[in-house]
Amino acid sequence: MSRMTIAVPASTANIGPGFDSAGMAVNRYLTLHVEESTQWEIEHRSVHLPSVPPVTDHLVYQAALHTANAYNKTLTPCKITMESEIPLARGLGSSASAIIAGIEVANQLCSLSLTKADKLKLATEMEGHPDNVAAALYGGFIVSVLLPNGEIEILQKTDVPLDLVVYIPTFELKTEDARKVLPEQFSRNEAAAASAVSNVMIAALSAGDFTLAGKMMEADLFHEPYRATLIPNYEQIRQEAKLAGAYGTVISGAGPTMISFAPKGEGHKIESKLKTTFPSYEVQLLSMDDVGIHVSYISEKEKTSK
Ligand SMILES: Nc1ncnc2c1ncn2[C@@H]1O[C@H](COP(=O)(O)OP(=O)(O)OP(=O)(O)O)[C@@H](O)[C@H]1O
Ligand SMILES: N[C@@H](CCO)C(=O)O
Repeated sequence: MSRMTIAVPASTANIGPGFDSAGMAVNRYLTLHVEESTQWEIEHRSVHLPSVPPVTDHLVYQAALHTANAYNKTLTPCKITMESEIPLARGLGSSASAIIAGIEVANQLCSLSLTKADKLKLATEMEGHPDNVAAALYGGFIVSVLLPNGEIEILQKTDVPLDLVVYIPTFELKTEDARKVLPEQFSRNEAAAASAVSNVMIAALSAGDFTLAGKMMEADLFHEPYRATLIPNYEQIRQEAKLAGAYGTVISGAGPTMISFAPKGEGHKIESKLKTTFPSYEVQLLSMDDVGIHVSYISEKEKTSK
C-alpha cells in the first residue's frame, strides 16, 4: 500500500419495523486518506467528527486492531486524515461507517484479502447488529440476520426507485441511550404482531409496492412507539411529510433523525415544504448508495506526477 482513500456511505437502519435487520446505504460519506507512516496519527478535518481522542480510543483504530487481532497480525502504523458528511449520533450510522473504515484499514495494512462476508462478521461483532454495517459495506437496501450460531445472512436489493428526505435535529442521541427505552421482552402475541408488520413491509419494499411499504413502516411495534417520545415533532413530521407526498416516515436508526421514503423525483417537494415548517431541523434530500465502501489507490508514480 502506498496511499489510499476509503469512502464509506452513511446508512439508515430499521426502516420502521425491520428492527436491527433492515438497512439502506445513503449518499453521505466518511472519507479516510491513509498513508504509511512511522507512527499512528489520526487527523479530523470536518465539523461532523468528534474531537480527536487518543489514537487507541479512536473507533477507527479499534476496528482496525480488532481485525488485525482476529487474524493474528500486527498493525503497522499509518497516518489517517478523515473527513465526514455524516452527523454523529443522529441515526445515520456514523459508528458503522467508522467501523467499516477501520476494518478496511487493517485489511489493507495487513494484506488480509478479506471478503465482504469476513468484514461483515467483524463489523457485526463490534456494532452488535448487522443492519447499518451491512448497508455501509454492500450498499443498497439490505436485509440481514445474525443467527444464534453467529452466522450472518443478507439479501441485497439495488436500484430501488425512492427518494429519501431526512430531518436532522440539532441534538445527539446515542444509540446506547435510545436502546435503553425499549422493552427487554415481548410476549408471543406482541412478537408475532410486530413480526407480521415487518414481514409485510419487507415484502412490499422488495415487490415495489411502496404505498403498502410506507403504511407498514409507520405501523412498527418493535421500537418506534417507545422512541417517539425522545423526538420532538415526531407526529407532526410524519403528518406533514405524508401531506407533501411521502409514502412513509420513520425514525432513522436509533434516532433522533427521521427519514421519509418518497416517490423518485418527488423528494425535493417534501424537502422544501418541511424546511419551511421545521426550520430548526436540517432537512436534506438524499438518495440510496448502491455501491457501499469504495477504496481507491494513489501509487507512488501518480503521487510524484501530481
Ligand atoms: N468517524 C468517526 N470517528 C470516530 N468515532 C466515531 C466516528 N463516527 C462515530 N463515532 C463514534 O460513534 C458515536 C456515535 O455512535 P452511535 O451508534 O451512538 O450513533 P450513530 O452510529 O451515528 O447512529 P445510529 O447507529 O443510530 O445510526 C460517536 O459519538 C463517536 O464516539
Ligand atoms: N438497529 C439499531 C440501529 C442503531 O444502531 C437500533 O435501532 O438501535
